[in-house]
Amino acid sequence: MCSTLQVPFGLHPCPFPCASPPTEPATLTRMDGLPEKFDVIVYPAAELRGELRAQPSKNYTTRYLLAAALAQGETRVVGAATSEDAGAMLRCLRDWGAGVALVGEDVVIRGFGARPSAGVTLNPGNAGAVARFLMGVAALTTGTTFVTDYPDSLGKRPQGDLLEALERLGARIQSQEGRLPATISGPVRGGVVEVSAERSSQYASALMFLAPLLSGGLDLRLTGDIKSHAPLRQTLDTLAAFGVQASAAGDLSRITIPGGQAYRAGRVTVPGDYPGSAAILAAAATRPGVVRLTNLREHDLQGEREALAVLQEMGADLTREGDTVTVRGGQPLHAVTRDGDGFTDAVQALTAAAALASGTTTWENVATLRLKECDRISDTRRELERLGLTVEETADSLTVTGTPALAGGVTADGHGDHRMIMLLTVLGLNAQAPLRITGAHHIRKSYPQFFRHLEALGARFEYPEATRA
Ligand SMILES: O=C(O)C1=C[C@@H](OP(=O)(O)O)[C@@H](O)[C@H](O)C1
Ligand SMILES: C=C(OP(=O)(O)O)C(=O)O
Repeated sequence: MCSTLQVPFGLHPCPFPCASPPTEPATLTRMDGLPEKFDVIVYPAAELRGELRAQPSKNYTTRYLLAAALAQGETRVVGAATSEDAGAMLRCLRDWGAGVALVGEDVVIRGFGARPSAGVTLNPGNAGAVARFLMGVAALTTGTTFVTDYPDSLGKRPQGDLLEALERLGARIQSQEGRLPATISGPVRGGVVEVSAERSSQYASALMFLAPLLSGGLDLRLTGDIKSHAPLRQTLDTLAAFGVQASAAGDLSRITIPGGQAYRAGRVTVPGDYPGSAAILAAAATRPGVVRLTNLREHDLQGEREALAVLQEMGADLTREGDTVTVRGGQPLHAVTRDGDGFTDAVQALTAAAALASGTTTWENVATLRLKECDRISDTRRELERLGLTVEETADSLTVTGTPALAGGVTADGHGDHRMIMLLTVLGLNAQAPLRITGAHHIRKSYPQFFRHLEALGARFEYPEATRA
């Protein structure tokens, strides 16, 4: 059985201990057939045409895998993402003692319940949500250390708000001034605790995953100007899918999760991914042709679903029939002004559409974009200016004036950020001369098939050796 299953994450493939497990590859096995590290040269696309199935959701995959590990017994996560972030979660859960088996496109997890192993060092790669969710759960252990092999990206992202909340609950913490590496030791008590939700919703989500396994539960008070409501609702949705009771105020300022509960093992199916699909839809809207994207649930809690409405407001011919979205591209687009916090992971994709629209688009209330894989406000301004666009930024907004003719013919910096790479790729497809993007392999963080999907629609790329790590 071991030899017949695919091992996309370099993990043990067979459902639970084999007599002689195969040697694990140290690195992620790539399924996109592309070099380990590459730049991409994006050629102008005359049109984009065809049908794609939206890839599995990153945010639901990470949540379902974690909840499955926190259950006792076996859970089948149907159609899990194969991105680096999904792989990072699987690796960490396995290192904490979960059984992990890849069966076709599904992952079968044998959970450790409330008892992840103590004294383990976890490396969540560059995955913010994975790191934070696991840091919350680490309070169940007598010591877990978190490191990252992305010191310039995840290593710079702030963890202090979560670490301070855990400390208030009784955890002992060592960190580099609120950044990784960090060691977290429980036990913690339950009860009322404040956590800031101003910089990231992931801190509160982390405590939500921990809460049901504490005898006293948690009464979370979310402080500050709460950002990214949608992922918090996805966490509530996940808890419900695993039989965990929780209640929340309408504005999410208070979330109460009784203690002494158990996650219920079972079977969950990962829906399609809106943030990644937003980039495909932006590409489709800006080029002639007809693109159909299936597997996009109409009633879904991913905030980036709103990207469809934003593209429509910009003038895109975009229609939905059930789970299938059709874009008839090449319509003239015009600028909008929107609060971007509700669709934070689609702002980059929509910025590509804005750069090609008439007028000046502003995304307001997007300060959290500065705290992602790169500074998605200043770094985006720099890259767009390099392409000849007029861009302005404030502490919490990004303003882009569109151009009818993008010259291209330059090398842009992908900043090691998958969403920046998506943005630049959409621009490259629309430029007059090819555009090179450095470090394009970082697309694998959330959307390993991104270039292959666009190729299936008629786009053309070259993948020279990377000039950026
Ligand atoms: O909870 C999650 O899975 C996520 C929450 C969001 O982050 P913030 O809450 O930091 O905005 C989002 O940007 C990230 O990609 C995934
Ligand atoms: C910011 C992102 O992810 P994370 O915070 O999980 O690293 C993202 O997917 O755009």
